[in-house]
Amino acid sequence: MAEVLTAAQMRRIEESAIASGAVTGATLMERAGQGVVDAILAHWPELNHSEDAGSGMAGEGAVPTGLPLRAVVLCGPGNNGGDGFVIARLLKRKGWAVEVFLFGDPLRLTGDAKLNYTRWCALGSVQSDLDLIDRFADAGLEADLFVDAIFGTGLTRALPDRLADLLGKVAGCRTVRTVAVDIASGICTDSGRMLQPADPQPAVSKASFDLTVTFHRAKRGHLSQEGALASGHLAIVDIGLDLAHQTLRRKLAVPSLEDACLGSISHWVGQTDDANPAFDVPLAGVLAKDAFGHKFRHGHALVFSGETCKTGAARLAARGALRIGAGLVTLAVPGNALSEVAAQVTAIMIAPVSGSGDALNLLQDSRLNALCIGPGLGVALARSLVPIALKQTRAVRRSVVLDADALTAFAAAPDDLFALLHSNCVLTPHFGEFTRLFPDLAQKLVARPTHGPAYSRYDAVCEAADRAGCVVLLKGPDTVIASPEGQVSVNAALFENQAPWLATAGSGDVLAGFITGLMARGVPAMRAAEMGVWLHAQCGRNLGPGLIAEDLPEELPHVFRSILS
Ligand SMILES: NC(=O)C1=CN([C@@H]2O[C@H](COP(=O)(O)OP(=O)(O)OC[C@H]3O[C@@H](n4cnc5c(N)ncnc54)[C@H](O)[C@@H]3O)[C@@H](O)[C@H]2O)[C@@H](O)CC1
Ligand SMILES: [K+]
Repeated sequence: MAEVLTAAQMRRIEESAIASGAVTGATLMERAGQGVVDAILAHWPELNHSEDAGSGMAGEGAVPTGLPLRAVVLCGPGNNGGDGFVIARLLKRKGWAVEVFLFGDPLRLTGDAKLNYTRWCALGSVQSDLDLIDRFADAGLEADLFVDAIFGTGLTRALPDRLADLLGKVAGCRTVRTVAVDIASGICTDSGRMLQPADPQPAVSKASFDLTVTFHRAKRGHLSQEGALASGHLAIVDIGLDLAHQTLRRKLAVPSLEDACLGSISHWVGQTDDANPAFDVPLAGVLAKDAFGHKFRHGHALVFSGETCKTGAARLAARGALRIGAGLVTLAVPGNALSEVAAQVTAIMIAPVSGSGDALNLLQDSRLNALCIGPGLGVALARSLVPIALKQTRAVRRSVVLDADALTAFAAAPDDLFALLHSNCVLTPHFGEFTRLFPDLAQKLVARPTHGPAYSRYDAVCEAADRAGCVVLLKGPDTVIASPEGQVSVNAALFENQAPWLATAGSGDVLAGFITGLMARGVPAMRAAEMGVWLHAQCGRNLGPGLIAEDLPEELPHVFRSILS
């Protein structure tokens, strides 16, 4: 899985590369600017022919009018602005007409940003912020390209109102191609939250860029919250920091007091980078079944069903567990729901369970190696079953997925649940369920983010996993998964990976079943959660509009075939 960094981790990598003497800050800035220009031309090939292509509308391609292409670059006061001056120079060298604006005082520029400001000034003018707003609103909307180089990883507080308004206006305008350098200005790199002023009238920018070009690795904020919406297509360019990165990785593996504040490196589920495959437990290996294996070698999942008329969720989960490869799946069904369930399932087996005694007896069977408790179970049934199942399985650390009612059942006493959990358990809350179990963490997540780094979904899920002592998966378009050991991953079902059709009744039940099935196959809890959520999103993407939850397990064979081929 590709690594995802925080601003502090990125800064540390950059500093150690510079300190080692391998590279200067100016060279890194030049590579960053060049990388952005290359990414722009790769994303919009019609902009490659500046000599014979003129101003045209985004989406329609360039119109060959003989006029030079026109860019507006809005620079900020720090190194993000410095990248902007490099980009302006490189575009100008390609024959573009480039207008540069500076939000800030040129006399206060320092270091590499000042160097590149000076180099740009030899080629063209810089509009100062006094006349920026009105001039730019007109200029930007007519340009072929708008470059946001105002703030990057150094953003610590909200954008001034007028700047936020301006960015919202430009990025919302479909007639100009918009690119954000490193990250959309206003977005906190670590949380993806749009930083807001402390006063009650927030300057919320609706800026959503066509393209964001970041350096070396994706940052947490590109894949979560408003940052995921603002980023558009994310391009990651290499600026030669791999050696310094390896040093950081080694340091974090044996953290000293000095490095502890950098935290662990998080991962982007299903993405590869230079150093990492899509999954460190190879998915193809999990999906392929041993030619001489029999069903009992592929695990036996047990899913607890609710009472009559409430059995659909458990049946969806069971179907998901079976399709994902569990050798056998049994539904534990209350007496009043037996005929209802029996009429609906075929390959899935049924075990009548009409009270705690039956449940305890069933759970004696050690071949049942993964349990799914919660979908459609009903809060009362869940409150009695969860302690039975967890106490009975605690000694052997049997894999358990707790979802829906199994989480809600402990809203009044979350600590009672946490006392029962162990490292082979996975909790799969949506935000409402998360709020019931971790109200203080949810409160921090919804509080107005006025300063960076703002409290993030990564922070919240890590704290939750630590408190619960098991894997926690917080569902959403940006699903975050964390283990009690501090590993954290994100599955961003956004932009080219978006699967909004998953927001449908029963979809979460199928996800719980997928994770249970993978754990029945012997996949460790954290990996099962990562793989399950990624496969779920792949099924959603394949199916597209019209998707209903029943379709999701049935789509798995197609997804598997494309992975295995
Ligand atoms: N870290 C790296 O490895 C590299 C960084 N580069 C660029 O450098 C950027 C980081 O540069 P900086 O650390 O200078 O930070 P920024 O350029 O993001 O911000 C500049 C400064 O603006 C001030 N500021 C923050 N929020 C503000 C607000 N709301 N209103 C007014 N002022 C505010 C802060 O003092 C901050 O240090 C990256 O995003 C990237 O674009 C690249 O040049 C190359 C490599
Ligand atoms: K930016």
